[in-house]
Amino acid sequence: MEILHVSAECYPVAKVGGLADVVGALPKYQCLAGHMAKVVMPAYNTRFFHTHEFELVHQGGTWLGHDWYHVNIWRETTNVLGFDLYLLDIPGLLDKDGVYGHHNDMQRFLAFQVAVLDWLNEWQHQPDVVHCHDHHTGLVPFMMSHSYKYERLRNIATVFTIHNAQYQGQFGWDQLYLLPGFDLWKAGLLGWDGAINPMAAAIKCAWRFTTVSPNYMQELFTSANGLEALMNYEKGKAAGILNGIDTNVWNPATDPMLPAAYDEHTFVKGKRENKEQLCEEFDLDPELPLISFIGRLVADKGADLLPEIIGRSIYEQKQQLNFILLGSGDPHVEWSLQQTKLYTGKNFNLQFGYNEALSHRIYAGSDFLLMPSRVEPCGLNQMYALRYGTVPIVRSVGGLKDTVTDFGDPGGSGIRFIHAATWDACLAVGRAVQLYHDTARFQDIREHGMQLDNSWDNSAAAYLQLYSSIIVR
Ligand SMILES: Nc1ncnc2c1ncn2[C@@H]1O[C@H](COP(=O)(O)OP(=O)(O)O[C@H]2O[C@H](CO)[C@@H](O)[C@H](O)[C@H]2O)[C@@H](O)[C@H]1O
Repeated sequence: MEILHVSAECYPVAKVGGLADVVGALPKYQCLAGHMAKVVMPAYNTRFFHTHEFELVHQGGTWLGHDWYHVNIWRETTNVLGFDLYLLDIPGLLDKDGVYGHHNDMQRFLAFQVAVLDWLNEWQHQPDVVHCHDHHTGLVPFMMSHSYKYERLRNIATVFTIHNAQYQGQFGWDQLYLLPGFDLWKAGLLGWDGAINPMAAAIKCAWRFTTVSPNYMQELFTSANGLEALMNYEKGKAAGILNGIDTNVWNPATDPMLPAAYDEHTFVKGKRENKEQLCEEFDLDPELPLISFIGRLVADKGADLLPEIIGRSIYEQKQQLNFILLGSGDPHVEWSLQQTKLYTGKNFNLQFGYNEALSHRIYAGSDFLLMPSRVEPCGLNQMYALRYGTVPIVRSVGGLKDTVTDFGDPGGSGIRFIHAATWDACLAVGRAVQLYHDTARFQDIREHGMQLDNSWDNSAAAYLQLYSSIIVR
């Protein structure tokens, strides 16, 4: 089977969050299973683009409304990622620093999608499946089915994966003229709630759509940021497939970013060494239990609760507990965390910003990882934590419910709490501190977590099965 993944992010080329991790790993495992998976993404101005070898495989141009843009497509020549990577360059539009946050993001990602299809339209061999990820690529299934100029692409199966339904990419109907021509009576397929909504359009037009965990799919039928009715209407095309993690990248025994390597036989000593170095770096006492948070500082991740959870837990545990935080996002949350640091001095330290290497050191050096998410479509951090012998403390929501069982239950690997509220998170932190002091049990649970199989093998097979059920032979 030949699969073309279309995405705005892919690790290690450009990463903002978990979308990149998935698109950097799933195609690799599909190739290992004997299929041909490729990724096409925008050529941002990234280090990866400048430090790897590329050949120009396509030159052309694309119309976006009345504007004409040159398009170059570059293929990475060394297969360093384990699959064919294509970077689509639109000078002046896509070749910017940073993935999102530009004033013309809507035009940038629309031009990207149109240019991908113009290119695909010229392939002699067509792929069996075009797999689109999140709203930045959500108009692809509509255009493949209904734009006059992509008539050739009608029989290629389309799959759309919802990584996060909170972000839908809506824009006004006044921008409709930017899309390549189609029968106007079909315009309703693009819309939802008074606007063009790329995520809704993808749910309507893709041959199948998936979420990144089964439990999140169930949640979306009742709570989908306005798309609930549509989700229920299109239920027949839905599948929840749990993400995996790239166990080659995320392996404490071989991770080059760690000061000390370890595996499930040597984790007590190995984690101890990592913790000591991390605590030295963050000026914390390594004898105390260490709880960390890594992620985007936004309400969906429960980041606004963190200042109170951290302050109150340190008080309740009589300062016998440390926290480390790595992340960036909402300036109010950042400000409040800084205020928290002022009065929790020796028990809490933080670093704002994005730092991949530090995130690995934190997964390895922490005892627990806290995720008080309000919404969590899958969550990768808890699976990285488990793999690194760090016990996840998670709110029972979305994919966290599918991947973490409470240690009070048989086969438990973490700590779960129910409410996205400070008091409940603090109770969970209290249980974590107790567990930390029950050394034998703590070790058993960490060892068990490290042995869990969250690799991509099962999930990659589930996607392949889904493709097989729809492709036209
Ligand atoms: N400041 C920082 N420095 C370094 N690394 C950082 C960082 N902030 C975050 N990260 C890293 O970014 C990734 C975040 O993964 P999540 O699963 O939490 O992603 P996110 O919510 O972005 O993605 C969405 O898509 C993914 C993939 O489908 C779903 O798992 C998830 O639930 C959904 O919200 C992890 O690799 C984490 O280590």
